[in-house]
Amino acid sequence: MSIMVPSKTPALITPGRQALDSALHQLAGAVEHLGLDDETHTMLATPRRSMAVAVPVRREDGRVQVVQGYRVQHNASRGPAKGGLRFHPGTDLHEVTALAMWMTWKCALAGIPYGGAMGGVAVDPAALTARELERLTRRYAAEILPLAGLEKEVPVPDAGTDERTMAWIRDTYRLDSGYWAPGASIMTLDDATARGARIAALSALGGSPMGLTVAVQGFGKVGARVAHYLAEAGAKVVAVSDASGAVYAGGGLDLDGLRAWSAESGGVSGYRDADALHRDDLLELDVDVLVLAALEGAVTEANAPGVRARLIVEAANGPTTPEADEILAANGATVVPDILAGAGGVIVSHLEWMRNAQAGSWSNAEFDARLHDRMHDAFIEVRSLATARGLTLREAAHAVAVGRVVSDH
Ligand SMILES: NC(=O)c1ccc[n+]([C@@H]2O[C@H](COP(=O)([O-])OP(=O)(O)OC[C@H]3O[C@@H](n4cnc5c(N)ncnc54)[C@H](O)[C@@H]3O)[C@@H](O)[C@H]2O)c1
Repeated sequence: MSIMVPSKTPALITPGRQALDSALHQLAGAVEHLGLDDETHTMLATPRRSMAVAVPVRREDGRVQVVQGYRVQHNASRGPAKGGLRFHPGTDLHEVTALAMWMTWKCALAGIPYGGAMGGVAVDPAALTARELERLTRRYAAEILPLAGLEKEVPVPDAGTDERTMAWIRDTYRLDSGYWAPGASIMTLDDATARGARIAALSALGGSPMGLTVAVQGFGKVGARVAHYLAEAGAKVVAVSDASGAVYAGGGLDLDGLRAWSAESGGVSGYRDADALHRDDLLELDVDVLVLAALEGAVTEANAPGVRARLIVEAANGPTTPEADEILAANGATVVPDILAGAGGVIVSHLEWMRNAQAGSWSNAEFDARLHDRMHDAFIEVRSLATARGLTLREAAHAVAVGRVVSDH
């Protein structure tokens, strides 16, 4: 019996597939630059381990809903695989693989002895009660235990998850192993990521952002803090957006008021002391600096020609597609890429590991100084290579990171 296959099946390109295509495109550029062979290219393009799990969650009304969960370890040649956990309805295995790959490069670029991993659950956390979310998180943690566990890897927060999610995960691992590990951090990793993004922005500007105008896409855990730190350094944050909409105030936004409004109402939309803006129009505002702190695929070939900021700082992972990259470079804009600008979280988590291993006690100021040195050194290394070889900062960052992973393999 023959099976009929429709001759023209429309290809389904999910945002996750687009993210993975971007990650593979960037890898291919680095492979070419470094002159690596096909076997090495295949090894770097293929995650070491991938896991897809079905996660049943009992809803408050007694129904059982099954959602998909994933955990991917992309590479562990430089050390234990490290990575975040995302709860988002659009998450799929492609997206999680791309994020795990970017994490490998991020750790290598920052000179940290970790590999890259990532987890995801295809769910909208805002649509679940706290008890449903806890049941879901614990069940996901139990399902991925063969790849995870306290002594192997504990995920860190990403979009849609927070410290509470991580506490449920640690507790589930602890129940499994009978082993207790401290979870408390000197600063939250999203705060560390935001501090790192500020250092990257200031390094790219060559000094203070005093008086420069800034727009921030994604007023979430990372974006709200980047906005705060850039304002603290003297910049004027004139616009921010989230999934609900965008707001603009030419004289600078009252970020404390906006955070309070957003916490109360669930988004920035409707904030009274600013003008409303369409969410996507924020990307094309006439500002000096554009911070991308939402999700992948924000700047594409469709909107890149309209981006007017001269400096784009990627606190998010994969927010710019390769086609958009080319347009931005041709227009003379500088992009500080995700694997550099978003490395603050993994750097601080490594610093904490060092501090704990030495049983030492470092002050917040010491953490900040070390974070600054590592971010700034990575920036200088990337910019020197970019200048010497005529590369964009992203191409140079990938060349440094991929070269490091290959030499440690
Ligand atoms: N949390 C961390 O420690 C960390 C570390 C490194 C990188 N990142 C990356 O930073 C990004 C944000 O992570 P987060 O932890 O702040 O997530 P989050 O869920 O706290 O915030 C994401 C924000 O983006 C907004 N958003 C979604 N779609 C949007 C759109 N189309 N336009 C405008 N805003 C939109 C959401 O409403 C939300 O405010 C992600 O790419 C993540 O991978 C996070």
